[in-house]
Amino acid sequence: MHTTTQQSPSAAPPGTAAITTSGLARRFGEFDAVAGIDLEIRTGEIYGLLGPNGAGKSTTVRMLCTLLGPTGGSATVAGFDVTEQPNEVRLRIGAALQEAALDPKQSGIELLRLQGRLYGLHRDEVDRRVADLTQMIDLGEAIERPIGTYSGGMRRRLDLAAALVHNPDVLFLDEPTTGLDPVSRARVWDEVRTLNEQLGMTILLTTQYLEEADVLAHRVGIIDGGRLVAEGTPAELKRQVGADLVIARIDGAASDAVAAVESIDDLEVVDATDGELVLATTHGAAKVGPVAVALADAGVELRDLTLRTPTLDDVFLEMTGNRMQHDEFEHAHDEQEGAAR
Ligand SMILES: Nc1ncnc2c1ncn2[C@@H]1O[C@H](COP(=O)(O)OP(=O)(O)OP(=O)(O)O)[C@@H](O)[C@H]1O
Repeated sequence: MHTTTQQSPSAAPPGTAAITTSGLARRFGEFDAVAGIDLEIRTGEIYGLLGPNGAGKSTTVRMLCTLLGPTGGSATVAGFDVTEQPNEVRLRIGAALQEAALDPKQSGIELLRLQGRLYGLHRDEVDRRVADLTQMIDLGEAIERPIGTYSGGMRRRLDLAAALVHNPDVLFLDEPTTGLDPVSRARVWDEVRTLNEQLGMTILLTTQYLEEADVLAHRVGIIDGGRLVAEGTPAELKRQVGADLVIARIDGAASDAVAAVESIDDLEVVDATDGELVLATTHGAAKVGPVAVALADAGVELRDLTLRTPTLDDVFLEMTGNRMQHDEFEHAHDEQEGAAR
């Protein structure tokens, strides 16, 4: 995409923290939606806040965007305190949040122009930014049509462009691809990567999709029940779960198979039942061959041999005892909705 010469107001130098939180908390009535979160997100980083429905992701983002006051702890965004200096924060952030209310009668281009004027950009600056952004989101002539005619994916991309009109230092994306088809999702991912790589924009995105956090985020924070339960690069998090798993499906007694693989280094038998042997190792790819040879030498008939690396879902399971996908409907607190705004 094209960039403009517009400078953000006093951008933070690279390497400094773009977002910090210390014990950040939000209580609704008696319910702790966010129960003390510590974050340090570096300038230029894509940080993924991953968690199931109701984990506290949106509440965290709304506090960082100055839309909701914390009930505990503190936070800075682009070097300014969200409670003490909300106007300074707002000038430097862009946000595409879940509840984006787009006027269906307005055209895409009108929305972008209005957004530019709201941020006080000069008319020629607005025109330049809008031209760059419409090229980036590539809606074609639909950009002139009423938003009411847009698909979900088109609205989401327009919303992303609207968040970028004033060239923010820090971009917040709350579940940017929820409900999108795979093609639209991939387009949003490309746009997020481009913004980060070409403009060095810091991006905090929330997601319920393990794959999204895995492919997009430099670092991931796993959030559950309002708490950060794990944090690291996707690779680090997966390593925390431990080993690669080599799974051998066999015909015959497990005891023979266990005896056959016993002498192989760096291999731990996790589970052995008749028919299946589950082996843990730090370097799964290097063990597939030796396992196959050892089983064949011992006369154990091998039906298939698979290698599975841990996923972020395995990390979530290890940290919380639940699989993410199964948590979806367990966090309904609607009765408290609006109780203590
Ligand atoms: N205004 C409110 N009043 C009462 N409870 C609220 C309010 N806003 C959020 N909550 C509750 O706080 C918890 C965290 O909500 P939040 O929206 O931050 O979760 P989330 O991780 O973003 O989930 P989702 O993926 O559904 O957006 C939920 O249990 C939610 O019901």
